[in-house]
Amino acid sequence: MIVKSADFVCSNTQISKLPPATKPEYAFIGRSNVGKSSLINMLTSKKGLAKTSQTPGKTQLINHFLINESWYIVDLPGYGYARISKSKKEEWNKYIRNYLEKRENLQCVFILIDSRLEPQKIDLEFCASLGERGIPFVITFTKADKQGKVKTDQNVAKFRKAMLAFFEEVPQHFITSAELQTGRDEILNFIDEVNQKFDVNDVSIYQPDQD
Ligand SMILES: Nc1nc2c(ncn2[C@@H]2O[C@H](COP(=O)(O)OP(=O)(O)OP(=O)(O)O)[C@@H](O)[C@H]2O)c(=O)[nH]1
Ligand SMILES: [Mg+2]
Repeated sequence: MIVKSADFVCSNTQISKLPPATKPEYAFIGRSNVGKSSLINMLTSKKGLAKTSQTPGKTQLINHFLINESWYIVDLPGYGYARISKSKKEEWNKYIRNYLEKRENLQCVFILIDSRLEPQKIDLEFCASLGERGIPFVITFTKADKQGKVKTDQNVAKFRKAMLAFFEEVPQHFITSAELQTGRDEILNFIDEVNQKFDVNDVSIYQPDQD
């Protein structure tokens, strides 16, 4: 797929104010600082589209970007960031959970995992929680340029093995680097394929009951 346009649409904390659920949508989530916003900029070839930072906790809202005027990318705040207050954390968790469970046009969640790390409990639990809710997701390993291929492959294998505790079949994965554009074509092709199957008539437009 060629990305011809990528435009910021809106930032929200309320599901009732999201754009109409009439186009396929893909959400990017993962621990703070894992590289969600950088990956979105890499996929769209638009530096600065999603705001990035060396300091964790940069993205704090549900951010919608419209790609090729036909599908949405959503940049979400990171989970597991220690330096925010408990009440703020609960507030974030609530609306992110609400969004993931109720967004009817959400086709797939990209769960981002830092390829430099051994499997982390918080990531495995997050994958399991989406699995339990029947929310489709794929795994995306980030920052692959930060170490050699052997180390990346080892960590990927370890994560997939750890997932077998929760899943009979481990979901599809991508290995990426925002620096080197690794994984760009694979992810865009995947999205393109899923987009082809999207039928707006299958989406019963979400009627907000509460935020
Ligand atoms: N070397 C390298 N650095 C990366 C890569 N992806 C992200 N980074 C760096 O990691 C830091 C965090 O990136 P962000 O894209 O802001 O991370 P995020 O997951 O959106 O963070 P929050 O919004 O705070 O949750 C930045 O300093 C990026 O430059 C990558 O593929 N390679
Ligand atoms: Mg971010």
